[in-house]
Amino acid sequence: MDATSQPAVRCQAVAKTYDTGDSQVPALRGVDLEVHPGELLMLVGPSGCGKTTLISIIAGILDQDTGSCEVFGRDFLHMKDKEKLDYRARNIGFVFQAFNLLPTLTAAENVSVPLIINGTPRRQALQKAGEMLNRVGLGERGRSLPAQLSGGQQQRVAIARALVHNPRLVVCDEPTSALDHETGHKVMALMREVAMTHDRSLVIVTHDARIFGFADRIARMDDGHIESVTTQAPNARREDTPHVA
Ligand SMILES: Nc1ncnc2c1ncn2[C@@H]1O[C@H](COP(=O)(O)OP(=O)(O)OP(=O)(O)O)[C@@H](O)[C@H]1O
Repeated sequence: MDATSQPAVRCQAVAKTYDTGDSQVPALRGVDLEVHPGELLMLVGPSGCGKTTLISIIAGILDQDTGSCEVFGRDFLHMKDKEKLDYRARNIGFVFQAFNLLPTLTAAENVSVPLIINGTPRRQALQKAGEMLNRVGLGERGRSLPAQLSGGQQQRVAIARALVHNPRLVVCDEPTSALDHETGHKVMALMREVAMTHDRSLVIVTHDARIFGFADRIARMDDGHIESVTTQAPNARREDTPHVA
């Protein structure tokens, strides 16, 4: 298989059980899923069905117990810590459900972190961070600390941070949960535009039916499995996507 036909993500029989000490909580019971280059896949399903666990494994934040999960042909399970950090920093942008902004850094400094990890000089990183904040409508708030921003603004900072280093794969946990309808649509349009050029891919966990129209495919999960994957017809897709300059 050549690089262009290789899936961005390929999960095969991925299983994960949490050990809480008193009990074993099965979260994933054998997940098979592929994400193609250039597609936006949404992952939906009831609370507790395993969505966050699955995307954490895809993003290399959590190890699966069994099965394989390859991102651009590589499984994090077989990498040493340093290699894993480098691979993740170069290839993946992640938006956490709880945003996970560093509280003592300004918005611009938070957004610059992936660039600095990848070796971009600080000044240049801050300039790019400022440009990305502009694109999510927060150009004026670069010097604010997270605590000085609303929940929706913090979420947009987290999205800017996930996109700033132009990763090949962007993985997002509920990226529009704190945003109003219009801002949510603008942010989704930006994510499509930024993350999907040159065969980039997005995986988005969401309960937000208002953004389903942005998906190429929707994978429905239940009880640790993928129940179904549906492809959205192009004419049903993004019909309410606002124009983004
Ligand atoms: N750190 C953990 N320790 C123990 N159990 C956990 C842990 N994280 C998740 N679980 C359990 O694993 C299962 C899957 O959780 P997960 O967070 O992946 O689901 P989810 O579909 O993302 O839920 P939600 O939509 O509510 O965010 C649930 O039963 C959850 O209680």
